[in-house]
Amino acid sequence: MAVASDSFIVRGLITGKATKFGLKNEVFGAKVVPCRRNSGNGGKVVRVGVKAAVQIGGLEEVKTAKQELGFDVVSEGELREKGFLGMRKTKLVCTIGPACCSMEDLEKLALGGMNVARLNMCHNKRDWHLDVIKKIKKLNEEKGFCVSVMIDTEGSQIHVLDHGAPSSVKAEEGSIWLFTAQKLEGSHPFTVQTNYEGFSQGIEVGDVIVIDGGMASFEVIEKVGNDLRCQCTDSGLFLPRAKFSFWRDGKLVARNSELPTLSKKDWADIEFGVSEGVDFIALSFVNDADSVRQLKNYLYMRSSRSTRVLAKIESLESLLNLEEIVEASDGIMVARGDLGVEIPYEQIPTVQEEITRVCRELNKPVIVASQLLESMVEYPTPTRAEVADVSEAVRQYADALMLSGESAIGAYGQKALSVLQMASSRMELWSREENRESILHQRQLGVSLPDQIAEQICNCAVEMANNLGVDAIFVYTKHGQMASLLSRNRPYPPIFAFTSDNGTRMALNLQWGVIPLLVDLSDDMEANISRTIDIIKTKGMLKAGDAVLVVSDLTPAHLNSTAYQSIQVKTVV
Ligand SMILES: Nc1ncnc2c1ncn2[C@@H]1O[C@H](COP(=O)(O)OP(=O)(O)OP(=O)(O)O)[C@@H](O)[C@H]1O
Ligand SMILES: CC(=O)C(=O)O
Ligand SMILES: [K+]
Ligand SMILES: [Mg+2]
Repeated sequence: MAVASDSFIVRGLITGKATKFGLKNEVFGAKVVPCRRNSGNGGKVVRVGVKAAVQIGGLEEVKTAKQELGFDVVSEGELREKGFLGMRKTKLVCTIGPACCSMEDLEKLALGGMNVARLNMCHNKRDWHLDVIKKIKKLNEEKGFCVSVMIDTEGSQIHVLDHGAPSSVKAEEGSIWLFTAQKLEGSHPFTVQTNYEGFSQGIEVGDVIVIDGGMASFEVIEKVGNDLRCQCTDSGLFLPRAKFSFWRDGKLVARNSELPTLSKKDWADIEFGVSEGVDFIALSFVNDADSVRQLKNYLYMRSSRSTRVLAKIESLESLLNLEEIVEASDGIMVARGDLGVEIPYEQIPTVQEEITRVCRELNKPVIVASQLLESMVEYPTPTRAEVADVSEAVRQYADALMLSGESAIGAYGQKALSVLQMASSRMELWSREENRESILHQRQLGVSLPDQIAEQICNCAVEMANNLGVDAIFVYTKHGQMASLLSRNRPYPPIFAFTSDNGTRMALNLQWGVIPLLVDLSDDMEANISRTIDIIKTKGMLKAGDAVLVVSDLTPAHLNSTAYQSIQVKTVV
């Protein structure tokens, strides 16, 4: 069915405060109009309303004004301390491990700005993970935090099971080692047992085995049945679970497609995660979009649609299928650790930039992960190079940054988190100033998504918000789509996303610049808007003179399943 109306409702007065902001007709006149017919809204009738600068004097006393918003303590504190513009936009993910799994440590990380806690299912037993999940839920419920939980599957990858020593072991140049898939009893020096039966298939004499992306290298000098006899050509360390990659004539011999992305253990871990209500499942070693779709279908059948699926880009295959994987997923992790095993590490910076660009274009949140502050596993200060790397990811507008060993096993996890927090706030401020003239301007994003009306509304809303210098953007959303489209434009003011769906709230936690708030929403959008503004005002966080740009995207029952999307600018008096 065609879109019923291209008309726009432009209501209200452009007066007072609005003119001060330079609100002129062309701000929305020229930019909002190009709304197309047949624009892929699934045949629904869509009404688009653009309302301008309605002054709201003496907000109606609403009975529910005292009702608490689902405002988390950290965002609330940050807003009070730093004001709207000072709120951090880049989200922070911390890997939980033995160094930070006590209630006290988790609380300190939550206070330090952890938005998402990651549990790597490669380690520990399920009981341990369950204990951490329960602690986080308890902190959220009892202390008012809003920390989402992510499980990260083990996935399949060729790695060391045993290298003949209890911990790490040094391989000296010229030494001869046997690589085998046999499970040997007892201690066998110079023998590396691997996890994958077929690890040597297709490998030839003269091929090179690289350990952990360059920790050590070996040349295959003989094939003995399924085993490989190798000589160390570049001395280095074997860590427990060290990973292999195979190279021939300077090119990777791709092996990942032979291994299943989702093993039996991964399915069992996923089942565990779903029954414990985790918010994200990060899928390791995704090679193509099929495994992502398979998991999403499973979650759908399991009525667990609020669990979001993140695909980890950490293999050559995943880079070759990047766009379809991004499209199929709810978000992406640039898993630079394993990616650096699979591709030459000098390619990591450009690949990271490309992945973040594709994610932004296709409107999926992206996490930059691994070795951001690696030296802080041992030392209390980061290297300057690490700070530069973190800042570059922020400058690329990644949605989130992730700590791995720094928080999981490091001696200075909280400090590492505060380094991320400070470095990202600093770089956000700097890029905001620099980008006022706009290099990464939203207009370059163009029209690329199926729901073009929503996309255009959000592009225009952000342009208006930036031009007008409003203090905050409020968005009312059920599934988070509008909030996400606003975030995609990386606006200067923070985006307060009001939703009545807790799954949406926890998922939005990963999105750049979005502060998700849980609140009961009624069919009456005007009432929702005045009520939420009023509550925030009552809490003393909005004051007279503040301006809010309001975007709504809900389907009120009286419109009979037609979407109603609108932009309004409200000035608090
Ligand atoms: N739950 C845990 N228990 C023990 N050690 C952990 C745990 N989680 C992480 N670690 C340690 O912290 C280090 C970094 O953690 P992380 O989980 O990010 O590893 P990774 O190898 O980068 O991830 P992946 O296995 O997904 O590629 C690991 O090498 C591991 O030693
Ligand atoms: C995070 C992760 O899996 C990696 O960097 O390999
Ligand atoms: K993992
Ligand atoms: Mg990995």
